[in-house]
Amino acid sequence: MKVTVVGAGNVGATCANVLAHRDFLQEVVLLDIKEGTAEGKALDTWQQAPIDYYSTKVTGVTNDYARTANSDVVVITSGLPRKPGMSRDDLISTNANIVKSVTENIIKHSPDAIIIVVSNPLDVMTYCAFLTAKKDSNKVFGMAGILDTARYRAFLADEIGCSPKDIQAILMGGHGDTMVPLPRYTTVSGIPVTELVAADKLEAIIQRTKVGGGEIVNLLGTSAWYAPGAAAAQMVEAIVKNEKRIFPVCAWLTGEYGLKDIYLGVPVVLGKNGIEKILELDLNNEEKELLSTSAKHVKEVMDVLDKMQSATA
Ligand SMILES: NC(=O)c1ccc[n+]([C@@H]2O[C@H](COP(=O)([O-])OP(=O)(O)OC[C@H]3O[C@@H](n4cnc5c(N)ncnc54)[C@H](O)[C@@H]3O)[C@@H](O)[C@H]2O)c1
Ligand SMILES: O=C(O)C[C@H](O)C(=O)O
Repeated sequence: MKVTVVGAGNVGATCANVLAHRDFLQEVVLLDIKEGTAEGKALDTWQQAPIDYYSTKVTGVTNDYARTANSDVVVITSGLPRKPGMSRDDLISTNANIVKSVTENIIKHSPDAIIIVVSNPLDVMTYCAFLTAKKDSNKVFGMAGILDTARYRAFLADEIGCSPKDIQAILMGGHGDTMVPLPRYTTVSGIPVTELVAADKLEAIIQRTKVGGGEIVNLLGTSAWYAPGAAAAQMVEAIVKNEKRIFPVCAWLTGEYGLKDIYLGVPVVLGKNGIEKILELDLNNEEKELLSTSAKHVKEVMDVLDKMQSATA
C-alpha cells in the first residue's frame, strides 16, 4: 500500500514520522510546495530509522505529484494554521484554494485513493475535497474526532489519576467549539465516568475539550501537531491494515442522525474501503440538541464555501 502525505509542515511531517515509526508501510511520500521542506524532513526521518528501528522510508518531494501516483491513501494537511485570536473558520478562503488544488492533483495521479483531510476548518475543507474529488463519500473524510476525543481522554486521565489508555470515549459534531463530548458514552475500563468524576469537574473537562485546540494555539502561537499528526496516522493504519476500528470521523451524512448533505463527526467503522459503516447511537434529547446546534454551525460555513465556489465558477 502506498501512502502520500501532502503538506510537510508541523502536522504532515509528524504524521509521516509516526507512520514511519509504526513500520507497516514500505514507503510514504511527503509532498510540500516549499522547495526542500519535504525532502529535508523525509531525510531527517530516514536518519532516525537506525535509532528507532524501522524500515519505512519517507520520500520528500516538492510539488511533484507524479511521485505520488497510485497512492492508496492520501492525507491532506496543507494549509495555514490559525494564530491566537483567530477561529478555524477564518482560514476558509486561503485553505479552500489550497485544498481544492491539492485534491485536483491527487485525483489526477491517484484516482482511487482514499482521502483523509486534516486542513482547517476541518468539516468544510473535507466538503471541499469531496466536491473536488467527485468520489464516493466513504473515500473522502476528515480527521478531528480522534484528536478531540484524545484531548477529552487525556484531561479525564489527569483528573482521575489513571492511564489515558483506560479511558474509552466518543465525541461527535463539528471540529469547533460546538463539538459534542458524550459523557454517557465515556467509560474508564468499563466503569461509567460519572461514577469516578464529579459532575462539575466533568463539565469543566467537557468545556476545556471544546476549546482544546485554542488552548494550544494560545500557548504556541500556532496550532497543535503531535496529537493531530498521530491521529491521522492512526486512521491510515486502520485503513491499510483493514482493522475495522471504530473512531469518530468527519463523514458525509445522508440521513443519519436526521441530518443530510453535511460533513460532521460521527462514529464510524474504518477499514480497507474507508468508511465501512456509520454507527447511529441512540442519543437522548439533550445530546440531539447539541448535535443539531453543531450541525447548524458547520452548515453555515459550508454555505460560505458554496458561495465562494459559485462566485469563481
Ligand atoms: N483537523 C485537525 O484536527 C487539525 C489539527 C491540527 C492542525 N490542523 C490544520 O492542519 C493544517 C496544517 O497545520 P500545520 O500546523 O501543519 O501548518 P504548517 O504551516 O506547519 O504546515 C502547512 C504546510 O502546508 C504547505 N502548503 C501550503 N500550500 C500548499 C500546497 N498548495 N501544496 C502543498 N503544500 C502546501 C506549507 O508549505 C506548509 O509546509 C492547518 O490548516 C491546521 O489548521 C487540523
Ligand atoms: O485548533 C486549531 O486551529 C488546530 C486544530 O484544529 C486543533 O484542534 O488542534
